Formats: sequence, C-alpha cells, structure tokens
Amino acid sequence: MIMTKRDLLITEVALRDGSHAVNHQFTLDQVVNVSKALDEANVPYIEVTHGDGLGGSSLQFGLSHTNDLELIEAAAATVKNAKISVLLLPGVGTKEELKQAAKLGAKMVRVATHVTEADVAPQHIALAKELGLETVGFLMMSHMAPVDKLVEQAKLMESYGADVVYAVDSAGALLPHEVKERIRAMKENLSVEIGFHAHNNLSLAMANSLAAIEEGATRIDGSIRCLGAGAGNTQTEVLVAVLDRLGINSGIDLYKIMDVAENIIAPILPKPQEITKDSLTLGYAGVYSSFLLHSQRAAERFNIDSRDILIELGKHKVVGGQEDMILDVAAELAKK
Ligand SMILES: C[C@H](O)CC(=O)C(=O)O
Ligand SMILES: [Mn+2]
Repeated sequence: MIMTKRDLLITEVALRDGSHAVNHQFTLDQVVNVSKALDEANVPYIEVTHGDGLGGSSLQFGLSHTNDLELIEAAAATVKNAKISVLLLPGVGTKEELKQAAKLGAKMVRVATHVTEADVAPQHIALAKELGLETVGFLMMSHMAPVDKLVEQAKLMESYGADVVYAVDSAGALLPHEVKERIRAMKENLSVEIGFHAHNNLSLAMANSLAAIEEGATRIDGSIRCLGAGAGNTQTEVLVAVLDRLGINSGIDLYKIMDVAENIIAPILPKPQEITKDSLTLGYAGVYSSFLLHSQRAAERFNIDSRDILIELGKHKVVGGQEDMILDVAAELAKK
C-alpha cells in the first residue's frame, strides 16, 4: 500500500458522472481498465455507479449496460490503493443496495440530495456510518439556494454524521464569486471537511474549483478528459497540473494521469467532451447537467430546438428526479 501525503483529495467521477455522457453504457472491461489505470496514477478515490447513483438504472434515468453492483465489485477487486466511492440518492437507491456495495468493496458513499432536501438523508448516512464507510453529504443544484439555506442544509448533513459535505454545482451555473461565498460560509459554520463538485458548462469548472480551494475546500471532484454530464467536470489531469503549479500536492502522478486521459479515456468517448450550444445552455439556464441527452432526444422527437427545452426547464426550476418533465415541456413547446 502506497502512503501518500496529500494536501487535498480528488475524487475521480468519470466512471459515475461520465455514465450520463455515455448513456449509462459502461462495460465491465472499461470500468476495470479505467479503474486500474487511475489507481496506478495514484488517484485516491474513484467513484463507480450509474450516473444517478445506486439503483439508477431505470426507464426514467436510463438503463445501464451492466449492473452497478457488478461494476463496483470489479473496480474494488482491481484497485490496490484507491478507494471506490459510490453515489446514493435516497429514494432512488435503497439501503439494501448500499449494504451490498459496502460488502463488494466500496469504501465511501456520497449521499446526494437536492440542496434544500438534506432531511431525506439521515437514515442513509446513519447506515453508511454503521457500515464503516466514509460518508459524504452531497448537496446538488447548489446554485438554486441562497447561501444561508445551503449552510443550514450542510449543517443538517453534518448533524446526521457526514464526514464531509459538498456543495455541488450540478448545472455548472455558479460563478466564481458565488462559489467563494458558499464555500466560505460552509467553512465558517461547519467543522467537517468541505468539498466542491463543478460542471464545466460555462467553462468555469477550473476557476470555480480553485475558488473553492482558496476558501478552504479540501475535497474536489474531477473527471478525466471531462468525462462527466454536460460539458463534464473539472478536468482531472489539468487540475493535477494546475495544483502542482500552485504548490498543492494532490499526490496524483501527472504524466500517468495525462496518459490515462489520452490513451484510455479518449478512445471510449462517444465524442470529445466540449462546450456545445446545449451544454452551454445548461449552465446559462441553470439546468441539471444530466438532462442534456434526455433533452436532445426530446428535441429530436418533437422537432424543436433543444436550447428552448433547456431554457424552459430552467424557468420551471426543474430538479433531478423530474426527468419526465422534459418530455412534458417539449410537448408543450411543440404545440406553440
Ligand atoms: C445524480 C447527479 O448526477 C449527481 C451529480 O453529479 C450532480 O448533481 O452534479
Ligand atoms: Mn455531477
């Protein structure tokens, strides 16, 4: 076991957030190869789950190619040093699935709720602690709540027993000064570690992650080659290089992580991850990044502009779990 002293902990989310970008079609071989390579690059945490977390494989969110639990088991059996993380949305994943994931080798769980709904998490956090898992409260769509509300909800997560609480910019809508305000207030009011998860829809994932670090966040999510929902997350290999320039040790081997991006991730991308007109609209309108492919499919079906759907979803303040609204909104727009 390699013991690395790290100034900050990066969780690599391509094998979970990136599941949205590949329509949940990761194969067992891909998960094993990517986990092995990330582990060899000394990435501390690798998240492996359906994009919408344990139990996410469904008609509502999209069916997985391979069952979550099989992927988690294979990844856990592959890595030597990295810890496998899983995502759990109470109401989507069950406590039974969390027990199974822990049995199969997961070491961390991120219990994710909408930013104003932390109160659905206590049972899942308590179970995670009982199972001996490192436990993270993951407050999604953080741009939708004012700072004091986010802090209130973060404190609830802490009071339930979370070891770390994240502000999650699911829509990639936050601007750097808004990230700073949020992380600063969380740092001032909580005793646990603070994390930040960005999406690059407005090309701000790196700037926002650095803003979070400046305010004291010590957990940052990255997705290698930007393999995440929408335009992806903070690009891991770039983050490692930038942190190195700042004198912040992530413990990740820069050349190795660059090689994983180039030689292993790039070939499995359905298309290069870039800021397209649709992913830009996600950030601009404040829409959940995982709605991208659903909205594009609806646009095609109703022969309308996908940006109009996304703008309308933003106006409706639609949140995760309301994927069915995408078709409703598209059908309404098509009538006009
Ligand atoms: C279920 C979501 O995809 C979780 C996430 O990564 C986000 O909200 O962003
Ligand atoms: Mn995300």
